[in-house]
Amino acid sequence: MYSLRSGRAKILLATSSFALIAYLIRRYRRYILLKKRRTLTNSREQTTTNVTPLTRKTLNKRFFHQIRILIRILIPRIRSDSFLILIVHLTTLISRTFLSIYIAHLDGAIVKSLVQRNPRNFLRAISIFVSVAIPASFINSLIRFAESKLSLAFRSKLTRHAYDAYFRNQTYYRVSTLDSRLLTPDQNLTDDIETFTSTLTHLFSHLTKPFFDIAVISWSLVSMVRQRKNARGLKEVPGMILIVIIITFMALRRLSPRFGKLVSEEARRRGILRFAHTRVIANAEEIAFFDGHEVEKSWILKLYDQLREQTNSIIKKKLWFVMLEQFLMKYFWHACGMVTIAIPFLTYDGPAETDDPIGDPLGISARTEAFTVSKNLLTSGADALERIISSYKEIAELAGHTDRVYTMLYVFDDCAHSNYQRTPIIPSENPSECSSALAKRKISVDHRAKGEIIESDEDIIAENVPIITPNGDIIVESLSLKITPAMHVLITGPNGCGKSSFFRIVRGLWPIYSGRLYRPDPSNFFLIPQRPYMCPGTLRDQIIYPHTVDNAFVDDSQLMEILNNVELQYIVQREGGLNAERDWKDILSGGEKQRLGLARIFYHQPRYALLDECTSAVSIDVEGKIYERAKQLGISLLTITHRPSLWAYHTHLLQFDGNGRWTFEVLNTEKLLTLKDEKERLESQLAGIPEIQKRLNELTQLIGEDIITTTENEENDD
Ligand SMILES: Nc1ncnc2c1ncn2[C@@H]1O[C@H](COP(=O)(O)OP(=O)(O)OP(=O)(O)O)[C@@H](O)[C@H]1O
Repeated sequence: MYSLRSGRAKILLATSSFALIAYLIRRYRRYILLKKRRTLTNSREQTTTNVTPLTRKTLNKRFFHQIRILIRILIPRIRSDSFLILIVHLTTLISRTFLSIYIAHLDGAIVKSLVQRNPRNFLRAISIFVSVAIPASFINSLIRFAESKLSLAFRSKLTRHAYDAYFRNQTYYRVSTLDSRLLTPDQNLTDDIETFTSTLTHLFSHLTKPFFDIAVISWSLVSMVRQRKNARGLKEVPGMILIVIIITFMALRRLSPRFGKLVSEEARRRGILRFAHTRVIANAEEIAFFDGHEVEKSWILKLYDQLREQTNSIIKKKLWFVMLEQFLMKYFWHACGMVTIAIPFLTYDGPAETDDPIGDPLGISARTEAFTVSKNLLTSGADALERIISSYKEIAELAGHTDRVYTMLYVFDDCAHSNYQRTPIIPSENPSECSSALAKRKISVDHRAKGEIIESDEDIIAENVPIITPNGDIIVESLSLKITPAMHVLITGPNGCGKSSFFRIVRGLWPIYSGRLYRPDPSNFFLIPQRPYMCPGTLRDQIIYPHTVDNAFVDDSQLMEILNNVELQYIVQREGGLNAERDWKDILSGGEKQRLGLARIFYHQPRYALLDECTSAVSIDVEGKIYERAKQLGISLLTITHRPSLWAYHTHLLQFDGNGRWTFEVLNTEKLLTLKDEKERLESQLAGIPEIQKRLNELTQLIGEDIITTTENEENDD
């Protein structure tokens, strides 16, 4: 029996050891895998963003600097509404502290009356307790109300400030096109601001009240202790309490995970996931045509997994940290608190307190009352302290949110002042893989653009202006030309040679790195792209964009005439008038959208219309009518097109050759058309040569002659 038992025990031991080893090996492999993945993610992060990550070291200095700047935005003046709400909130928090102390004393009085078996005192204390409960409940509710109001006031202030910065100096364009520090500005502007303000206000009430509580409770406890003149060991109590608090704080601080960095990373991953969803919605039709849902789904799931991994890691880290917090601040403190209360009771060596109406010679009721009051006060004090210490975690989280909001405002400001940071894209070794064969030379885009933009009366004059992409690829080394309002310029060249980039430079969207550009005020330009933007709103809003009904300067009959110019008057009847609101992006065809886009130049009548392949889906007869009408109105046309049908409407030709060279000359349409005809004829003849050669080979074989000999003979004959 014994040997059987020992045999079983051995098997059990071996099995459990084996299971333990297997488990440990699995954990270790998982750890190595996670570590590898994390290193990969970190290196990827370093290449996608230049914003310094939050570290434990930089937390304090950096956090205080950032929060100071943000608070100045939240509370700009003493007389601002947010400051007023803050004062109301503070008042409610202070009132709540005093009420807590009063209730602790009331609790003591109730217990005392019970020990004394005094029904009159008991009833009196209970009725006071119930009547105090009404204002106490109101104040509790008011605290939450004031906190929400404060959070909303802060959010509104910060949102307005951020929108001002975002919509100033085309920052919304620069942030996403010329700079790569903010991956998801939409999330920064919505979620991040909301989370930051709510965390900040929550932390404010979470911290302010405990500080008051501790101050007032300590004062109450000290005055209670002072009454017990005959108790020994009381002098050591404050020191003991302080040591306990310091030990707890140090332990928690040392063992706390980096919550700030963790939540900041979580928010970043959430933003990327949301961005992926937005992309699917925006390109739903193309994805559906390609049946590309599997690729999109796996991409989105991959992003979701990255977010889940981060959230999971935070949850796991919180498990151990909260356990430690609970142990130290619930149980360890409770024990220390009981020791503190016990000291004056156990060391009391004065006469028995006989102030008792029922003649208790030992003063038990008075001692019970004192015990209840001090226990209540100590519990409230411990709660307050627990809240302060545990808010270390929340402060770290707040630091993460603060960093995101601050970085957003910082990057907005930088972009508004033309300071960009962009992760350089390393060109491929294989030239065929290059996005553009023209991008042979690169410049560093981090340095300031030194070119000058000078406002002219009406001409566009470029003097040695290079065309450089936001990645720093030099498309054209130096461009010099003069365009006057009397000219109509046709712009041609192969794909990616810099035609649209020329418009971006002229309109001031891309910086000029050297040279000089004279051009009239930007209001003299109006760009119509290949896919015109359809804004939300009515049909009228589409035509007058970016004006609104309030500053529109034409009446309905003029608007109808504009629609007539682009052959779109039927849309008014079809959709139910100029004030019909539709999702114009979806209900109009490609050609209709282009014509509606072109209607805008007849409304605004700019000096220069920048037309970027904007008639590619418009029929040739309507296109001709639109061009004729625009020229009649004195609008100078700068057209990018591959359509020869448009040549006739232009006077000059700007041609990029795709290798960084360009020519600007008077356009002789007739000569160009003749040359084009000849080119096409030669091309079609050349296209036939392989067929002729093939037939010749067949004939040679049929006749049995040697093709090389024949060719050589032919050459000799010549
Ligand atoms: N936002 C951007 N960031 C970086 N590079 C860009 C950006 N926009 C365009 N480029 C690059 O600049 C080069 C010129 O682009 P551009 O749009 O001017 O070409 P294009 O001549 O108008 O071509 P297409 O006829 O195909 O419209 C291309 O190589 C393109 O990849």
